[in-house]
Amino acid sequence: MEEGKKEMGSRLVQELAMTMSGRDAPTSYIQRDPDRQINSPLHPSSQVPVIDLNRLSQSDGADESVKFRDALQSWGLFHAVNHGIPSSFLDEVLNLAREFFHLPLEEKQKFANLINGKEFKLEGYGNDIVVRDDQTLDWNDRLYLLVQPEDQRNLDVWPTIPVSFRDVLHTFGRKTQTIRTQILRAMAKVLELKEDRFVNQFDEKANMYARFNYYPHCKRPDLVFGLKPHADASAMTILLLDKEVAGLQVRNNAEWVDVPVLSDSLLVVVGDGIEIMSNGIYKSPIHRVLANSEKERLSVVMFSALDPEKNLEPLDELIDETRPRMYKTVKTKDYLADHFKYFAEGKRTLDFYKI
Ligand SMILES: O=C(O)CCC(=O)C(=O)O
Ligand SMILES: [Fe+2]
Repeated sequence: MEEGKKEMGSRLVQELAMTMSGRDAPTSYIQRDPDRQINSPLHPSSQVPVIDLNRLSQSDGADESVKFRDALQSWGLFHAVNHGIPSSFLDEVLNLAREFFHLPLEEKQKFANLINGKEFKLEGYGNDIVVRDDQTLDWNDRLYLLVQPEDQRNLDVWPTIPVSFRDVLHTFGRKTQTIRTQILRAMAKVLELKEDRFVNQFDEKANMYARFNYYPHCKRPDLVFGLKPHADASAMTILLLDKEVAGLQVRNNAEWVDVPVLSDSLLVVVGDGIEIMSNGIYKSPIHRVLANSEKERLSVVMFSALDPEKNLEPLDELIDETRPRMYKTVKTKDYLADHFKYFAEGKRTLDFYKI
């Protein structure tokens, strides 16, 4: 099996799922973590917080601000409700993503993340970028696209079928940007910073990537991960999750807690960038996705990062004697490049930047 690894990396999980015999998963996908435990506690000590964004922005929304701050500090993620995006639009985004992944392979491969069928590039359709021979792969295929800055889009890898895909992704990018701004303002406010202190870090060159994840069913969910444990290297991530199939789990107080399906909500996740800028006050959580033995699952993930040339570092106002600086300064693009390497090795990028 060993010699087949590189090749496996360029095979699509969707195909593997159809041909898998039922007894075993391909070796490159088998997770070797000896402490691997895939069940979450039946009665977790606490549950994923839900924040009403409309209440948060109101002048009498003090209770919501307390919940919001606690969610960011002790969980690093929350379900956002009353975010202003109509549910019919969110359904359209998920439906288009599903339609894309259900297209025949030859159609999808027109947008492949491979050059000449071999060399990996960042954007496009495919599965894990293979950087090491002994890398453990994730049970998912994805389409990864730069959405902002709009003038830097690589339209050659933006699907043309379904026909409304590009327009809808464009609109979804703008709408998630609005929500991002609202959340960044609230993040600054609860830390008593100038309201635009975080927002201003995201200039017109800030990057937003969309990652459409498709997790085919897997007959041996006990052997693989849909997505192995990781934290996001973005500054902030906004996710639209499958409406029916759960699978995402977050590490909280040494427990793996299920992130339940919650209709019409968006999941907001603190990325390493915000953890660094907030000097560790807001937490970038470790999370993972379990495979499902019967059902496919989808998610549409919008990663926001700073301008690749901009430095990522703790804000001066959040450093003092009681809270010394916790992270080194790093250029955003260097952090992201490191993340691709460390993710493949199952390591946490942020650990390399702690002081
Ligand atoms: O599919 C999900 O629920 C989570 C996806 C995720 O964590 C990621 O793409 O970074
Ligand atoms: Fe993630």
